[in-house]
Amino acid sequence: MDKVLISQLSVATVIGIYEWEKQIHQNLLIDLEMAWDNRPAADSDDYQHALCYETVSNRLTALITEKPIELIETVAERCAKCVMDEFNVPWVKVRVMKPGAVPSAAAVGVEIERGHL
Ligand SMILES: Nc1nc2c(c(=O)[nH]1)N=C([C@H](O)[C@@H](O)CO)CN2
Repeated sequence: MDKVLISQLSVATVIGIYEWEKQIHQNLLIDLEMAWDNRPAADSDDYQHALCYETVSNRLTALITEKPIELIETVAERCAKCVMDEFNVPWVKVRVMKPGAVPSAAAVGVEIERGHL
């Protein structure tokens, strides 16, 4: 299975369940693995056939920052739905990490897989 990858997409946004968290921006780090047949793009060397990681990154950043969110689970689910619905990705793995949320941990996070191969 071919994939297009995005690693540690950094998104500053209003995220969290506590009142103080709703007053600040915090950084999320997002990893995506998106199933995609890369052969048509490689064979033709034509961007039209590629799943553009830049376009996906910009779209997900806009989606996540458009309004406050409480749970990182919600972020992961919205990212997965977006890449499947808007970019025709048949399967996606999304990991959302929240560095600094637990001071004694480097980061905490969630990971989901959606769709079928
Ligand atoms: N499973 C989750 N647990 C927690 C979340 C979350 O989004 N998913 N969020 C918080 C708080 O917002 C926390 O990050 C504040 O430090 C607590 N647990």
